[in-house]
Amino acid sequence: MPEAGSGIASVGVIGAGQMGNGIAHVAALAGLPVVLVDVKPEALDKALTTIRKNMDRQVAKSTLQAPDKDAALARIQTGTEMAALSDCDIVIEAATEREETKLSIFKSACAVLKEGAILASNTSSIPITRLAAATDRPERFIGMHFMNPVPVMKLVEVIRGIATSDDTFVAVQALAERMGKTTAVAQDYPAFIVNRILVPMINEAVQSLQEGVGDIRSIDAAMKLGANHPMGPLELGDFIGLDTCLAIMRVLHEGMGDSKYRPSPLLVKYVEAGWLGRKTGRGFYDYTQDPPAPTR
Ligand SMILES: CC(=O)CC(=O)SCCNC(=O)CCNC(=O)[C@H](O)C(C)(C)COP(=O)(O)OP(=O)(O)OC[C@H]1O[C@@H](n2cnc3c(N)ncnc32)[C@H](O)[C@@H]1OP(=O)(O)O
Ligand SMILES: NC(=O)C1=CN([C@@H]2O[C@H](COP(=O)(O)OP(=O)(O)OC[C@H]3O[C@@H](n4cnc5c(N)ncnc54)[C@H](OP(=O)(O)O)[C@@H]3O)[C@@H](O)[C@H]2O)C=CC1
Repeated sequence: MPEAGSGIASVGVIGAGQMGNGIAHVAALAGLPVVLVDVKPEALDKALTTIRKNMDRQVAKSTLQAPDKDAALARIQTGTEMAALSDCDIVIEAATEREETKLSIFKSACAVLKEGAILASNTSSIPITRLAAATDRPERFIGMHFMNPVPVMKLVEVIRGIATSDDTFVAVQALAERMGKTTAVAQDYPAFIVNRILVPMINEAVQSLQEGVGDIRSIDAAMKLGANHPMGPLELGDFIGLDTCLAIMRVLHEGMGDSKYRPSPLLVKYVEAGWLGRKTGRGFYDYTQDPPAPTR
């Protein structure tokens, strides 16, 4: 079992999507061996291509030296079987924001993890205590919530479940710092801090679009130029993934029992259409065009 604050020497990541590849990227750059696992080999290939591209970008900007990039890439192994995670001191789950998916992953991961290994979830919204209770290690289970894009964003939210031990909490905070991040501690309420505040804003932007308060360009321009946000809320929803935004709104709606968190019907419609944002090439913008064009 890792000693408090010091002992994490290897990292596993489950889910090779946009968050999983970013977490593997920053862990490898922090000098840690990384095992990245996904059910689909093609997701792993895509993740490695993305990591290489993002590290090349850092080399081009002289924030990373080419030999350090090569060494970091060499520290990343991939696999499609959970057994590949059996030596990791911590495993960070970053699979799709669906509770059943995560619970089934934890079941198969716990069967192969070392007894003392920490299990962390990068969930955007699902209560950590509930996820932890479905594992064999609630005291070594924790929320470790990175922000997108992981190599750029400085924050990691750390969320303790009711049973999370002090050793686990200290070890995970130290790991986040080793990865170059600043932590904010959030209590275990639906969607924690960042998404409790951010995602209802995105939902409200979609509702404003549905009601015709503004069109896509106006809504995004208004918030970029009028509130100094780096991306407009619809552009940001596309960037996060509209499926993830909807999943977070549903957790908030159910968990808080308050109609103010009702997902916008237009958001539901986009997700039902499979228009999930950048990752599917179409959301509120069409990314097959350069520059991306509004879809309404
Ligand atoms: C949903 C959740 O659970 C929680 C969340 O993550 S919520 C989402 C949180 N994230 C945000 O709110 C992001 C808001 N957007 C931004 O901050 C910016 O638009 C952005 C950083 C993504 C891009 O910034 P930009 O100025 O438009 O682009 P650009 O100048 O090309 O890039 C800025 C830097 O980010 C890097 N970068 C941009 N996109 C990147 C990516 N996908 N991966 C890695 N690095 C990236 C660039 O290399 C550049 O690095 P330097 O500062 O070292 O030069
Ligand atoms: N997007 C964001 O801005 C942020 C997201 N998060 C959270 O991070 C997590 C991942 O999100 P994100 O990276 O955006 O999602 P993506 O959809 O980009 O990636 C999810 C990945 O998990 C894979 N996956 C699904 N089921 C399994 C499984 N059983 N075993 C292994 N891999 C599996 C998916 O494969 P397939 O494609 O085959 O389904 C996909 O490759 C979610 O919990 C999300 O809420 C946290 C912070 C920010």
